[in-house]
Amino acid sequence: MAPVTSLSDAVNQQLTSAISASLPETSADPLLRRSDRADFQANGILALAKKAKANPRDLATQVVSRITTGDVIKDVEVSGPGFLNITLTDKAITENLAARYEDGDRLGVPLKDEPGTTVIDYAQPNVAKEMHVGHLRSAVIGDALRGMLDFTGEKTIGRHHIGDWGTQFGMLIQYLIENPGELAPPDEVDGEQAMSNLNRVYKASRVVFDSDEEFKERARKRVVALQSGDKETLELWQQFVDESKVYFYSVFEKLDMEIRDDEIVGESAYNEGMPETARLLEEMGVAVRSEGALVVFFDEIRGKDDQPVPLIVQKADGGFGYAASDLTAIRNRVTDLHATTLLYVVDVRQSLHFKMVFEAARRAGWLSDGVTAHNMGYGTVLGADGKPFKTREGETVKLEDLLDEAVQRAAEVVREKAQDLTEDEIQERAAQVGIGAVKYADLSTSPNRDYKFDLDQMVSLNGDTSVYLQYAYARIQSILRKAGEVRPAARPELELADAERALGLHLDAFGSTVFEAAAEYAPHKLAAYLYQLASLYTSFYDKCPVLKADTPAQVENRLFLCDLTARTLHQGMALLGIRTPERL
Ligand SMILES: NC(=[NH2+])NCCC[C@H](N)C(=O)O
Repeated sequence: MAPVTSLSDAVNQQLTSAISASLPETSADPLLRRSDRADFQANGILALAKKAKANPRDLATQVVSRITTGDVIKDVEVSGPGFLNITLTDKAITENLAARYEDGDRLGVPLKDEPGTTVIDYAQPNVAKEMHVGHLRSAVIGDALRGMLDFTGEKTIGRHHIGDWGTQFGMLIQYLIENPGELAPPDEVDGEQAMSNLNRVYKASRVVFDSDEEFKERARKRVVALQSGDKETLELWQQFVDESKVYFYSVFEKLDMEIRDDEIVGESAYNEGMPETARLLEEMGVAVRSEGALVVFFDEIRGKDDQPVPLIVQKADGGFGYAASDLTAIRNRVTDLHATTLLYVVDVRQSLHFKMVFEAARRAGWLSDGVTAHNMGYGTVLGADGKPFKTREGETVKLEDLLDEAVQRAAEVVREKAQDLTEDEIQERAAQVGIGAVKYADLSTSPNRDYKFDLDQMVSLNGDTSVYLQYAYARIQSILRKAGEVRPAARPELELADAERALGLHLDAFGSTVFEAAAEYAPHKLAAYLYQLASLYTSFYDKCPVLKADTPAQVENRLFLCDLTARTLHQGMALLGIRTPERL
């Protein structure tokens, strides 16, 4: 099936050529917007007339005279000081939607002309540590961005830069050597057991480490053994990684998110390349020795208190850290993965780190003009009280507990709505509703803002929630079931009611919305679009009887509008990583 030219693009093209015919040598943006007065309004002529020192109403009249009305544009008129009001033919609207309807999951949306490769760094928890709400945001936002980018035709490669290296492993491994059997083999535990074992080992080893000087010394030596690649040490390190992965996977599964094993490429994966990174930076003079350490200085980048902060590539003791691993990862992602965009979905508190890493990489020539690097720093998750999300005891909230609670709340909503479901069905739907609610609450706020984790609000049926969207979808499915033998079919010969036009024109804007949201890394724009779609559907449904419409043709056409709305909701939600159950 062929991609569909959107109605707004078609109108835009006509206007643009009419404007350049009237005002040669101007490149014109007609500034086309949806409007309540007509289908579209073009506001661009005022500014153009001003530039050309022409009378805006005269110019507008000239432009209008050059527009062919008929198939697509029914009517165009000058209004106010020089605006254009444009009305489309009913036929053009319905035919456009029919073509989308024919195009399956793509809904007529074209692919990018020149797709690039985006390496997206997201969902990066740390080994032997509990995941927290910050990791939730990275996973949810990253997954949604990836869904949207893929849909535009961009090639995406995921990188889960998990924290799997550092001096704390000396302590952990040494403890395990002295207390063998404390960690069960990874293939014998589920996610919950894995994390509780890891927690226990972490706490116990910390206690010994803090109280026993000799153990501390043995742990320090163990770090050296790990760094020099000692076989036994590495095997135990691997056990910590594998045990943690069992836990990560269980959380990602709960989150209804697919994470590929070959895309879990943690900090340690770059160990081998780090000495080379340091050598190159020093050779090029990008990094210099300072008190034994290898550092990059920046005049233009300032930290807190406006003090310049250096980026430490190699510590004085020879050790490499977080920055060296990220710099080496950039080389890998650009050279080996051929990335044209490096996208990092990481807490805004690390934005200074990335600023410095990107600038150092630019100076080294690893980030050339053809490659963009961007940290989509997201804000903090707050509790209902507006303070950073903590338990009443002041501890970080366990991600799993939070997800479980969301699903439990969702079960209450589902149970209340549909009395005829079995307990299994309730649980299945509750998972889709509860997890969807958590994701949607996150995605519907602009990512750089903090947001409140408020379960009551998240699972509410009223307002801008995923449940509201899922409910709209399920209601449409129920109408389609009730229609029985009568199939949805586009009827371009029919006149459209206002609510039908409004819904239709919004459906036409799905593709441009996804492209914009993907290009701006703004999943909330897609969420807002979907919310508006559900609202427009609701007013259509209130005003236009579907199964009881006047004529059989109208019933078919309205069923068709219902079905296209459902498919668009389904696809849009899927891009955000949210399910749309057939019944609620
Ligand atoms: N390439 C990166 N540095 N990615 C972000 C890693 C996030 C880190 N593991 C954390 O939990 O804070």
